[in-house]
Amino acid sequence: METNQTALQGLWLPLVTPFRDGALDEVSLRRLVRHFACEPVDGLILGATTGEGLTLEEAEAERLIRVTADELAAIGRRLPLYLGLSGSDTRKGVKALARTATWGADGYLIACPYYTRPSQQGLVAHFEALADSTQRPILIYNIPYRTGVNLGNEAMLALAGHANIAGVKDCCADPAQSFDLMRRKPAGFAVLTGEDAFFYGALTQGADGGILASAHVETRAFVEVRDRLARGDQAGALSAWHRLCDLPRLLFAEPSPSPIKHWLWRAGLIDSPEVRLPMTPVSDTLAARIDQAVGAAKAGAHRSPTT
Ligand SMILES: O=C(O)C1=N[C@H](C(=O)O)C[C@H](O)C1
Repeated sequence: METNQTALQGLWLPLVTPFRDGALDEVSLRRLVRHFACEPVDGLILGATTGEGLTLEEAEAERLIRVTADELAAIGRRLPLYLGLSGSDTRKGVKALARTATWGADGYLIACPYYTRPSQQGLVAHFEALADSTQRPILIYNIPYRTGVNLGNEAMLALAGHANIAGVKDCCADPAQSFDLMRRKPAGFAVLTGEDAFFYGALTQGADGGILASAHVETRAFVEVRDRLARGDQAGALSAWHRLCDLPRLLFAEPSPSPIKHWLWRAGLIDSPEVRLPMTPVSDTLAARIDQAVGAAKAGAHRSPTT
């Protein structure tokens, strides 16, 4: 087995899954993919939290990957595509990896098993079994406030030694744990933050990038923060971040991805803001705030640089 793949880095987008009248909306999906293929993103994650992966039928998830890959190929853009796969049964996870192997995903984003709260030893054995069963890289998704279990740094660093474990999407919600991991992570093991509001702070502490739902909006501004920091322009990065940091608050004011879908709908990128239950549409109050922000963004885009 080869050792760790090329390290993941940069800005990854956990793409929303457009729905219309209860079904996967392939027209909107193709439009979204064409739009983001022209943006400086480093990879796409399909069927993750933002992509409402837990509500997708297997045939829909396959279609999601295939249509996205097809659209990217049609416009000649090569972008890594990861598929969100989660569950709490190791054996079922191994079978899901086998069933999805030919779909065209370049790797997987896999959350810690939720609800059952296994030990650290159990978590390590779970991810080792998954990683042993696939040729593709796995990005661990550590998000204790959703799964009910925290993969600690000792267990994480043990898993980092596995050739197929490429990194972590870090949402551990404990800055001390995140910073300690960023300090100790081995070469080739990526730490990508999944906390939109923490993007600037994570990069300054050594994160390799972020997987940020908010980057559906103002994609280039998120990239600017990272590029400025990479060039050593800390003051410029901080002022770019200060212009941006209210956006995640707006887009996470109600359960995600409803606010993001509402924004993308109003911006004309998807044909419906539909989400699947148990997610519900945004409230009228938040819809009005988003509509106003979309209007302001459009007005800003149309203004000439001198006005
Ligand atoms: O889609 C994801 O994966 C993301 N998950 C985070 C979450 O679970 O809250 C947020 C992040 O912006 C994207």
